[in-house]
Amino acid sequence: MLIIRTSNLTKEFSLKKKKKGLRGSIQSILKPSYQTIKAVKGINFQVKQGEMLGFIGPNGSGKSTTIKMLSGILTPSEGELQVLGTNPVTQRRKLTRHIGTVYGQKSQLWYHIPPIDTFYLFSKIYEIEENAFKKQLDKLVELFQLENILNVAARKLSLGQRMKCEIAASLLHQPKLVFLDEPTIGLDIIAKQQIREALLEMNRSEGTTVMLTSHDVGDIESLCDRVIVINQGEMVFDDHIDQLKRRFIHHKVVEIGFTKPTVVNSLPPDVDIIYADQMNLKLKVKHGISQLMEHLMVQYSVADLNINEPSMEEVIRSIYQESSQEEVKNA
Ligand SMILES: Nc1ncnc2c1ncn2[C@@H]1O[C@H](COP(=O)(O)OP(=O)(O)OP(=O)(O)O)[C@@H](O)[C@H]1O
Repeated sequence: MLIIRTSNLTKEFSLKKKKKGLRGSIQSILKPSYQTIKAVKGINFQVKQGEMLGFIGPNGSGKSTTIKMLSGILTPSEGELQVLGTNPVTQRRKLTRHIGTVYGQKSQLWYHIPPIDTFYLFSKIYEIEENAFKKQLDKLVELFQLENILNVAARKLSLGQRMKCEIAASLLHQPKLVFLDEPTIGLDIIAKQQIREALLEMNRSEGTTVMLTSHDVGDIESLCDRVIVINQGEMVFDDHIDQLKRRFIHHKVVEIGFTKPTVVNSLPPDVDIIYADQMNLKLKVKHGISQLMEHLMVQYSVADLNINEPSMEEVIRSIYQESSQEEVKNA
């Protein structure tokens, strides 16, 4: 079953050009001129029920704008979209009952009251039947380990505690689809891990579909099978996470340990040194791994040799670097 379907989804923003100085400011008021920003440029994708989709890209690439269109907050400039069988623009109220949204930078908890009170308020807003609410609340309290913080005013919670409550709040009405925009930003590794495990469990037990944007590679690797990469408003990748490495990375990482202090002074072409000390060498190798191994074995006294795929972090860094170089070229 398809949960999200977009066709040529486009969003343009019109921004008032601001001229410099006092005269410029007055001119901008009297005779404003505008520039158009194409934040999302005709993207097409579909999401099936139960998928956990990573939606990634550099800053300003159009992730939040896309999510805001999918959740009915922004109206597309062009194109079509359907979320849970509804049109988010014209049927926003209906859609809201079945989606959850979390924006890492924006809180939906009432600042001065404890999360439990916010949860009860949400149960009224979403008109959740009392027994169903209590059952779901118990489940979420256990999953996100909220027992000790339910009655503490939101303003007194740590960032990690608050974020766990934010996500729990978004799941109270058992939404079929959850949009998570940077849910682990600024959290320590323990809080991140708890959130990831709880989300996986919600996906397993309730089939909740998740669309996640995150700059944290660990989130993407541990939660998502499929990844969409968006760059300057365009989709540049949509496939299984393993394919991401194949498509964007064209090298291997070779780590060598020596039996005695060694200075390496000659290496084949297409080999770059990532790290070197007297006992260890780490290399980035584009081609000719077997020639390199032969060269090292003959020339040096090698104790240990490992050939690794680059980390997902490196993959994403290389995609983002590529995009910022293009930006400079296009400027
Ligand atoms: N309300 C708005 N008015 C004008 N321009 C906007 C508006 N919202 C977003 N933009 C522009 O649209 C582009 C895409 O922004 P968006 O917030 O979707 O990016 P993002 O991928 O979510 O970035 P980040 O990772 O930094 O959150 C940017 O150039 C941004 O400046």
